[in-house]
Amino acid sequence: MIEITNLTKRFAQHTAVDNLSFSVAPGEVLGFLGPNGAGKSTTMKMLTGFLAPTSGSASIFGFDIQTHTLKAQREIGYLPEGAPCYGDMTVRGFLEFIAEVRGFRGAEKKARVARAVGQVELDNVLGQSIETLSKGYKRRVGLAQAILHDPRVLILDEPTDGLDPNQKHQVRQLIQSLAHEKIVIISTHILEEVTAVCTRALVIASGKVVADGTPFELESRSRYHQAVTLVAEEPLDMLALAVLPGVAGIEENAISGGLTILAKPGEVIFPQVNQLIHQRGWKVTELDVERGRLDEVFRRLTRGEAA
Ligand SMILES: Nc1ncnc2c1ncn2[C@@H]1O[C@H](COP(=O)(O)OP(=O)(O)OP(=O)(O)O)[C@@H](O)[C@H]1O
Repeated sequence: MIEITNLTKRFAQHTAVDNLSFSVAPGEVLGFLGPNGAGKSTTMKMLTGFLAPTSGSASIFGFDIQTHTLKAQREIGYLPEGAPCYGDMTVRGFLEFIAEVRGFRGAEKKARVARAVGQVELDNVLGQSIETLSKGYKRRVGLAQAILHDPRVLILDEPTDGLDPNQKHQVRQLIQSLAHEKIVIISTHILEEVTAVCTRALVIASGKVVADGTPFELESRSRYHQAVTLVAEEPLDMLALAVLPGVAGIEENAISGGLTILAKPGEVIFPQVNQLIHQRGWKVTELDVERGRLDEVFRRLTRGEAA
């Protein structure tokens, strides 16, 4: 269990993290979301013992990160933002060095490095110096050092930053495969990542929690939740659609030439819309019900509007 209680960080006059409290249980993959400067990295640095809080506390499986730092850190694998330091080291040299710092020697050290290298697929760059690697491979080296000691907690600051779509997919699959029975906290700007891997999303803005729920719950707060989008071969009777029970409004999409029919909160409008399409004999080429748009909910939450 991770317990964060009233965690606060002030830099001079600026409060980067403002009285944050939440807990995370094993099995949860928590997406930590927020716009630039929201306080995500600062929170992660405090959680991992790299930065002292101004006030408040964080404990990892009962070990307070301030008073039992080493015991708490033993439970954590941390991928900081950016690339690993020690750019002139080879991948193998760096990972063996980290394994030693983690207390592994001899055969155990070799086995740990080999396992992590296999998990993030680094075999073909083992002899290369880190500074000569592509951004994606640097990220993988960072991930390998984070999982080397098979920690119960993984804290990953923008794990797929700079990766191409294939690498993003691979890293997300890796996170999912590692997540079993672990606590994973991922900071990200990429909202599709939240729906792809997270069981819970925590949104912060100006250092404060503004939403905490499953990705589905957040999507349900979107004005597009239960909206019906359709593309038809002919112009449709907008008024007939607009007066259907439960319809909140209609938006036209200039690019696709389609319509989005919005549902009032808590209403399901697909049956009525579908019935009207059949009654009128409209030739509809696309018809979808939306779950909601996380990007729109995120924008409203982090700009201080009610969502
Ligand atoms: N060492 C520092 N000294 C002064 N201010 C800092 C320091 N570190 C962070 N800040 C400020 O604290 C705030 C939060 O920064 P933080 O890096 O935690 O945000 P973030 O949510 O991780 O942003 P991003 O998504 O851009 O990485 C920002 O206003 C930042 O400028």
